[in-house]
Amino acid sequence: MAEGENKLKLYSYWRSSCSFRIRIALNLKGLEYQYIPVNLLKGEQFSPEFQKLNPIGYVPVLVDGDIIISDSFAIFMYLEEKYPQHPLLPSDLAKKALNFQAANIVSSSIQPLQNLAVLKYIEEKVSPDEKIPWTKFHIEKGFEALEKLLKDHAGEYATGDEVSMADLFLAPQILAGIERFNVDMAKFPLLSRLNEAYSELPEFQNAKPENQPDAPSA
Ligand SMILES: N[C@@H](CCC(=O)N[C@@H](CS)C(=O)NCC(=O)O)C(=O)O
Repeated sequence: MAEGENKLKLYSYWRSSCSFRIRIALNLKGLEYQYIPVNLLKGEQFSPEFQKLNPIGYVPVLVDGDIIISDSFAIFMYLEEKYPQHPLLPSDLAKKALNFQAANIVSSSIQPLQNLAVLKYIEEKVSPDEKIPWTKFHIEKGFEALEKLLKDHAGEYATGDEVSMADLFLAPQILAGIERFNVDMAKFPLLSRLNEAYSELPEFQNAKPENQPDAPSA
């Protein structure tokens, strides 16, 4: 096998919060991977080659040998089982369920409402001025729920003193809220504190949008 052929491949876009989750997981687990950029603004997600990997045309996609997985939740679960080093799910069942719940608030109840396709639809069919208020409303609704959900469980990180799944989903969403959608984080003290904790971790920092090879300033 030629060098690099057995490396994991991650199809990603620098600004994609869903890809960011998986970049953090790969970094924490110490897994090297080949970064394959998919330019969402140029519509590369709609190319027949990419749609063969993920028929719905979203990043991230992970390729591990013959195995192709898309959807960050599924990729996360796959990585956790196949590469158990640095576990990212607590063994305690209630805490594990809390991680699933927090991750799903981000991945099912916030991010889909700010996805590129949705924003484009609002811009074209409703009004360009509605894009930010729409997104902000849904992010803040989700953040309010997350503050309530996590307040009695958080330690240094979202569900205790270890970094776990919930943190991998929260970090990119908080950053997007701050940097792209003008969310006023003063209303979310717990999430603000977590965001500071994430800024201390190199595995999170290296996974940030601006540190990706396809970032405009890279
Ligand atoms: N549930 C999927 C959602 C994936 C998703 O929405 N990806 C976005 C980037 S974060 C995307 O590829 N958008 C392209 C588009 O809207 O055309 C996941 O968690 O991976």
